[in-house]
Amino acid sequence: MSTEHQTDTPMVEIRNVHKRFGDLEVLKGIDLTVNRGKIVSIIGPSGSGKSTLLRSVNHLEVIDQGEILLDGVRVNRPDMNGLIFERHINHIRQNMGMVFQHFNLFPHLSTIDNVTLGPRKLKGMDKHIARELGMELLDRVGLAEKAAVFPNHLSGGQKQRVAIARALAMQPKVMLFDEATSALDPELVEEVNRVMRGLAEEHMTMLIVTHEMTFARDVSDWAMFMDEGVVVEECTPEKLFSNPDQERTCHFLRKHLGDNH
Ligand SMILES: Nc1ncnc2c1ncn2[C@@H]1O[C@H](COP(=O)(O)OP(=O)(O)OP(=O)(O)O)[C@@H](O)[C@H]1O
Repeated sequence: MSTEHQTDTPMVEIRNVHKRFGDLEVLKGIDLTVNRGKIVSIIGPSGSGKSTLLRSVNHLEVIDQGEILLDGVRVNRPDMNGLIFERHINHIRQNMGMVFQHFNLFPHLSTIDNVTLGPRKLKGMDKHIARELGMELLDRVGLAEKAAVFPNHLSGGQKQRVAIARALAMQPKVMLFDEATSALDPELVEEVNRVMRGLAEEHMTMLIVTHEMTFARDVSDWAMFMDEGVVVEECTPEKLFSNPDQERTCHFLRKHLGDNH
């Protein structure tokens, strides 16, 4: 790892993480550290375990072995159960904003209500303060004028920007993006990437799973290439994209660089 990467404080630490689905071992001992304010991209072929890893970070997948820490606090706690664990994981999740490929907005709620629901229900934020915060965030993603609109009247790119605003409304310590632009028409990708770039400029800590190689190269401080559940290579994106050490990485990048751009 680069010196700069190491000297920062870890925000997300993934240590020797294993995960299997039945006979299929999807994660075979993954280690990764995302330092505060850094952007790390996870790239790799389909089925290599990228989404499973990201989902494990906020315990949407339960890992079999290893540990994951958020800002020094252990996420997986096999020693806890029932209500105690539920409270623990809810607290952890409040500090992680997750953006999925398929938006997952509540169709029966307006844009502003989608954004303010979390702070109101989970953090007990006053309705007016939540609305103020929600409007500020909608403005930040360029959608203030859509506050009263329902999700089915928004384009895919707009829905994804609302999803980002909704995640930010919890004022998370880290944002997790799982192929946030994969479901979008090509002409809508840039508006979402622009919002993500804005977050990067504000030093939001981000862990990004993406198939967009150019975006990963441009926005990340660190890039990790995964294949078949193992980390093949991790380094600065400049190094990974210009001079990958591994044949598997080379082959993948040759195939994908230049795609969809
Ligand atoms: N809930 C599940 N049950 C069983 N198998 C699963 C489950 N989730 C994922 N898998 C399998 O685990 C492997 C890794 O899946 P994962 O979605 O993590 O890969 P990925 O690298 O994100 O792929 P893609 O780029 O296509 O999204 C795949 O073989 C997938 O079929």
